[in-house]
Amino acid sequence: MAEAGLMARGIFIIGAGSMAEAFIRGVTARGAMAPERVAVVNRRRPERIAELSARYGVREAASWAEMSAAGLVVVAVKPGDVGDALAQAAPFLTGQPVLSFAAGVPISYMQEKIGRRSPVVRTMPNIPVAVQAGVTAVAFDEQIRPQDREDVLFLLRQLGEVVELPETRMDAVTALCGSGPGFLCYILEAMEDAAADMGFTRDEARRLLVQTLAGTAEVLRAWGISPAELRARVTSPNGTTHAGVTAMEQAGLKHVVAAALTAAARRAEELGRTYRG
Ligand SMILES: NC(=O)C1=CN([C@@H]2O[C@H](COP(=O)(O)OP(=O)(O)OC[C@H]3O[C@@H](n4cnc5c(N)ncnc54)[C@H](OP(=O)(O)O)[C@@H]3O)[C@@H](O)[C@H]2O)C=CC1
Ligand SMILES: O=C(O)[C@@H]1CCC=N1
Repeated sequence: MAEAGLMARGIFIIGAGSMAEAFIRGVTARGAMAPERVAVVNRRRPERIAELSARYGVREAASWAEMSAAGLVVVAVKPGDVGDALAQAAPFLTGQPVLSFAAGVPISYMQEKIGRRSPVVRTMPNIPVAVQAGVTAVAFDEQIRPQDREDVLFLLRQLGEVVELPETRMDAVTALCGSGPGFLCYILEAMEDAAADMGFTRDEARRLLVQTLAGTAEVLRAWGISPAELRARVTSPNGTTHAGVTAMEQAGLKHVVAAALTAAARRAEELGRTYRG
C-alpha cells in the first residue's frame, strides 16, 4: 500500500504566534486542511494554544514525538529561535518537508540543524497572509518530492498569492514584499499627516486613504495595466495629479524609494549572514 501523502498525514506546527495563527486560519478557512489534523507545540505560553484551539479547532500536540507521523512540519518561530527549535525537532523527523517562515534563515543552516533528515522549504510571507490576501515567496530545496511540493504550494495558496523563486532571490523579495506593506504604510502615514494639515480628522483621512489604496490595487489587477499606465489615466494635462507628481519628482521620490528597497535587501542579506557561520 502506498504511504499516505502530506495532506492525509496532517501538519505539526512549532510555535503558536502570529504567523502560526495566520497559517492555521488560511489552511482551515476553506477546508483545505481539517483542523483536527493540525497539532501545535509552543515554548512558554500554553494559553496561546488554548486560543488557537478555541478559534480554529486545532489541537495541542501530545508530545514532540507526534511530529514523526505528520506530513508537514511548520517552523513558526522567530529567526533567532529556529536553530533551537530544529535541533529539538531533528530526532522526530521522518523525511517529511520542514517549512520555515523565518526571515533571513538559509536552507543550508536549517539542513545542518536537522542533520539533513528532511527537505526544507524556506518561505517569506507578508502580513496580508493574516487575511488570506498575502504574497508568499517560496524556495524549495532540491530534495523535495514532487507531490509534497504540490501539496505545500496548495496549502500556501490558501494564504494568498504564491511565487516560487530560487533561494538567491529571497533577500530581494523580503525587501519588496515582506517589508513592502511597511513601506506602503509609511507613504500612507505621510498622506494621513498631510490630510490632517488640510483639516481632515484622522478617521476621515484613514477611511479615504485605505479605500483609495485598496481601490487602486483592485483596478490594477482588474485592468491588468501597469502603475505607470494607471497614473497616466488619472493625470489630466496640467491638472492636479500632474502638479503633485511634479512635486514628487522634484523631491526625488523615486530615488528615495530605490534607496529604501536597496537598504532593506542589504539588511536582509546581513541578517542572513548571521546564520552562515
Ligand atoms: N509577523 C510577520 O509579519 C512576519 C513574520 N515572519 C516570520 O515568521 C516567524 C514567526 O514570527 P511571528 O509569528 O511574528 O512570531 P511570534 O513571536 O508571534 O511567535 C513565535 C512563537 O514561537 C514560539 N517558540 C519560540 N521558540 C520555540 C521553540 N523552541 N519551540 C516551540 N515554540 C517556540 C514562541 O513561544 P513563546 O512566546 O511561548 O516563547 C511564540 O509563540 C518569524 O521567523 C518571522 O521572521 C515572516 C514574515 C512576516
Ligand atoms: O522587518 C523585518 O525584518 C521582517 C522581515 C519582513 C517583514 N518583517
